[in-house]
Amino acid sequence: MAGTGLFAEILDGEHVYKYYADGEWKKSTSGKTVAIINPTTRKTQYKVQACSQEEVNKVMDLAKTAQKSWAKTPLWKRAELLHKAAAILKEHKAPIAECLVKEIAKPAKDSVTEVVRSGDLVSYTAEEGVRILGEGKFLIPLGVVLAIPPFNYPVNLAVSKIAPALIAGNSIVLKPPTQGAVSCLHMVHCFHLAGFPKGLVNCVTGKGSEIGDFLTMHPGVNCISFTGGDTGIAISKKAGMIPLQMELGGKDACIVLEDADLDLVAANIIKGGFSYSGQRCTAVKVVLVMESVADSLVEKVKAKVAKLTVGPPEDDCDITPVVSESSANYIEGLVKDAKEKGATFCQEYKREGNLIWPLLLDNVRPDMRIAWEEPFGPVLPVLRINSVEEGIHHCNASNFGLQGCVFTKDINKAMLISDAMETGTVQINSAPARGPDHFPFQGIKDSGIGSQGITNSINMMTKVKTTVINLPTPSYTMG
Ligand SMILES: NC(=O)c1ccc[n+]([C@@H]2O[C@H](COP(=O)([O-])OP(=O)(O)OC[C@H]3O[C@@H](n4cnc5c(N)ncnc54)[C@H](O)[C@@H]3O)[C@@H](O)[C@H]2O)c1
Repeated sequence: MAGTGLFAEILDGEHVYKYYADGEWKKSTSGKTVAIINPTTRKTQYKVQACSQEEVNKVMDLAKTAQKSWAKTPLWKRAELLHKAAAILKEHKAPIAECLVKEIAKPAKDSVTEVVRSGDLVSYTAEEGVRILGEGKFLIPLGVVLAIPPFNYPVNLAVSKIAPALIAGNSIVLKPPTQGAVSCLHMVHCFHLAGFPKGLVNCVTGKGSEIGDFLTMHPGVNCISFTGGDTGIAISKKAGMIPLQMELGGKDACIVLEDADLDLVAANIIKGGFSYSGQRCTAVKVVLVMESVADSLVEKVKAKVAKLTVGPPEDDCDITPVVSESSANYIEGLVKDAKEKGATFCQEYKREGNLIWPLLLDNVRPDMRIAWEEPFGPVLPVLRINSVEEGIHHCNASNFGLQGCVFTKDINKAMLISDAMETGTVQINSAPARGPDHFPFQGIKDSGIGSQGITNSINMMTKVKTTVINLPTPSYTMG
């Protein structure tokens, strides 16, 4: 169970969790806590420390000192500790998954998968790091990496920043999302148990809106790796002269041509649009289908939507409550706007608390907000198009450019459409997806800066350093 056994040390009283700095679990001197609301019960499930700015300053100093000696730690030793952390993480998947269920209402099975996949990612990063950093290039670490993951994959998107930073010789200050903070604290404890040096891995908690700017503008930070929504755009404008890795929102389009295998498309729309209730950056967020096959596709998707189970994450339902009341209200606003402007509702709109029943909206037009905005919920708009160009135009008119997908049996057409789509990745005949973890993953426009993926993150968190010995007499010259 969360906060018990090996994890008892991270608790401060019932359901109140400590923060982690200098290799120790601590209570904030602010005396304040931040409540974490269970999206299903809408009651306070846990509390975390509201760290003060002085505490953040201290953490930055400690992280800087610890990083200096970590950079001199042999690569094999860094990898060994990461493998150890990965094993502990996987061994203790159950209590961490339990936190994911309670904090972000992720279905129970998917929660376990997130933790296991995270352990695998840490090991993979250790392996890849030994290869990349062992090539003999003059690569040095950046220093202190500030890692800020979003609520929807708090553990996975934290380790996808922590592991590359550590293998490359950096230290870490993690600022977890509020919903997902306790899952992250349990994950950090696995790194603690693995025996990383004091001050190397730190986790400060508090409201993003309160300590966020202080952290991202802190002079002690040498790199920011952020995943989330528009907050990332604001951060990139405020941050100083440091490398930024920004993985932000998306409005992934699914373009369906006349010759597509409609059963395959329908299955991918369901998986891509509705898994984790649509709360995935790479969820299918708009379907652009050729008018001649639209009726048939909508019928097939409708039939599959009817089979989705709706309920609590503990029961492993397909559709679970969205993360917060404000998120549910936002989704409802998009639905109402579409209703007023004449979209066809394939199901009746239904909501109880944060739980929203899956909804397919047909005949959506470009004047509706849902055609452009990211609902981050189980509501999917269908726009009927009369030409491929119209589909590409809609995709490219978006301010987002994360991923997209195209369904057709004509590979030549698919490649041309992929080339024309202004997105970081295009999937042909499959829904968008971040994984596998070694794949490069990037968004353009408002969807991001830089590229993630194990290799890309390691490279991004290092820098080339050149030292030139100038001899009194030239030995040889290259240019
Ligand atoms: N491209 C990707 O890889 C990817 C992956 C997952 C989610 N996302 C996106 O994330 C969004 C959903 O996640 P979210 O609601 O957690 O996003 P969010 O932007 O609201 O929050 C992300 C993180 O930023 C923190 N934060 C808030 N204010 C801050 C500030 N002023 N300074 C520093 N940090 C601050 C939050 O506490 C959280 O940890 C969606 O838009 C989704 O598309 C993108």
